[in-house]
Amino acid sequence: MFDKLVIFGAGLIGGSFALAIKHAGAARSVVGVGRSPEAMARSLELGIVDAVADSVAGAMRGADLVLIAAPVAQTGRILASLLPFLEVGTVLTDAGSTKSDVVAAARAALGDKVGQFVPGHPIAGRESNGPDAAIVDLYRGKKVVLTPLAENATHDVERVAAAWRACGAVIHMLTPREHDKVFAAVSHLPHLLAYALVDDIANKPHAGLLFQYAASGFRDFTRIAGSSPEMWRDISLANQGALLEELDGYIAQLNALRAMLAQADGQGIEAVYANARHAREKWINAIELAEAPAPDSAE
Ligand SMILES: NC(=O)C1=CN([C@@H]2O[C@H](COP(=O)(O)OP(=O)(O)OC[C@H]3O[C@@H](n4cnc5c(N)ncnc54)[C@H](O)[C@@H]3O)[C@@H](O)[C@H]2O)C=CC1
Ligand SMILES: O=C(O)C(=O)Cc1ccc(O)cc1
Repeated sequence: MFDKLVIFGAGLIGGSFALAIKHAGAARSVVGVGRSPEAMARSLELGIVDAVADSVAGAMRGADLVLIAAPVAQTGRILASLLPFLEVGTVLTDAGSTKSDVVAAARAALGDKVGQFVPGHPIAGRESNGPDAAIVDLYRGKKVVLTPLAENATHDVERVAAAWRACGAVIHMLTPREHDKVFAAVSHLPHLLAYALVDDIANKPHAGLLFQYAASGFRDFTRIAGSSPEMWRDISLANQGALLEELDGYIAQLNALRAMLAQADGQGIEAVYANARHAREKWINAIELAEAPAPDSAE
């Protein structure tokens, strides 16, 4: 499918994409471009990339598909660095968790070549990062949201979609604005809350005692606070407006619950908890289980 795939940022997301594409036999060679020489050496050692580029010019020569999988604030500078070497037939895409900022950065960096950039976001990941966290089946049965631009050629959007399908993913389409509103609510806010709770506890004078007795509920609730602080700083700032709106809504919910607690309003508290449990069960049955990964046909 692709002769040469280039990955800027071969960590968890870029590395898993490279492994899955290779596993599907969909790329002849994968070349990595990175910020950290150690991470690049490691991704070569792990067989994620076949070669580490010694220049952006060399990486871009004859590239069919370029995936940018670095923290979202890096997108503009990466696109600006590759623009002088961008060939007509190369399709660019990204894996960033936010889309309006990425699209704005792409327009600013690429100008009239922005049509070659098809924005994307795999809805799959984990709290560990770096090349050692990359796994071949990260995207199997998972969604990838594409937020195509009016300037994109249909066949370029289809090439990006086909690459993700080769990794086992299911393609969805949203506008960048819709995307950022949705993920502010169900991804960016939960990460902010998890970081806030662990930070709050860590700063208490008796933190040691608290952590000693924290059990699996605390572990589940805070798993995502083990994620990369740089990546989540960038996401929080990139989606500032939508995230502030969701945060305000959540603060209002907390205040309502606080008032019920202060008034010992057991009925009110139970109604909130019961509604939440019901909604969560419905979500798991209707969406999570219905989209359970299909068996790997290549195995
Ligand atoms: N971690 C997750 O669960 C998910 C992350 N994403 C998005 O994917 C992107 C990558 O995230 P991860 O793979 O988790 O991070 P990661 O930390 O595992 O990998 C990012 C890699 O990018 C490299 N990098 C940083 N700046 C660079 C630059 N200017 N040029 C080239 N390489 C550069 C880093 O050295 C690192 O190896 C982020 O934009 C994130 O928002 C999307 C879906 C899920
Ligand atoms: O660790 C988890 O469960 C995640 O929530 C992974 C994740 C992180 C960022 C994304 O943009 C999409 C998925």
